Amino acid sequence: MASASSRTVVFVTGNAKKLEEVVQILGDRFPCKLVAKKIDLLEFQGEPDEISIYKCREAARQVSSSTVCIFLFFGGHPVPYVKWFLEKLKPEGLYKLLAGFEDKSAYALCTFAFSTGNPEDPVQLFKGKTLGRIVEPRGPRDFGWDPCFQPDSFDQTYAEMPKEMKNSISHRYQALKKMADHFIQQNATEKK
Ligand SMILES: O=P(O)(O)OP(=O)(O)OP(=O)(O)OC[C@H]1O[C@@H](n2cnc3c(O)ncnc32)[C@H](O)[C@@H]1O
Ligand SMILES: [Mg+2]
Repeated sequence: MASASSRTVVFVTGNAKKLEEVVQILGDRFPCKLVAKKIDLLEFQGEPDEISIYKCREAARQVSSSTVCIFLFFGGHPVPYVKWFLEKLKPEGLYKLLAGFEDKSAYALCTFAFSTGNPEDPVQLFKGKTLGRIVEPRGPRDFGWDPCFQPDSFDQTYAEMPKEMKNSISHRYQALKKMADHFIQQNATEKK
């Protein structure tokens, strides 16, 4: 098997904003070559871990290479369809959906699912979670539900924050840190 530093990992996403954040967060910290690829994978119902593993296996089958897929779940329950809710309802609609609920607490969850490309190997999951609440949308509209997610202990929504601030506390940052640490450690072990 190639050493981690010479390995190419395919990052499966069709979302340019996710990719932008991943590149900003990782900087030169990630010891593998990351190549982005857009694959339209069907959405499955289930718990976040199940969905991540299933979609990662499917993506790995299609690209037949080491694969990282990321998926995001939103709110107290996994919402694999949040993308379509957002397209139809916009951030305002997402906020209004919760109008009848006093409790507006939510969390943003990012899961990176990694497959070595060998169907016999288990899919590894690296997860990051940021607690917060759903607020009336504030800030720029260029990335999904950022305008209506306000992380706990902050008075700005993700959208209002400078990008570096979101990238230093976000669900994506926390998941990526775990994934990068894993590969760095693996690299160090292989070098011994
Ligand atoms: O190809 P993939 O990676 O699946 O990209 P996608 O755009 O389809 O993304 P998801 O399936 O994860 O759908 C989640 C929705 O949440 C949005 N989203 C994901 N990460 C976000 C973040 O950090 N802040 C705001 N919105 C986000 C994204 O734009 C989608 O509308
Ligand atoms: Mg998607």
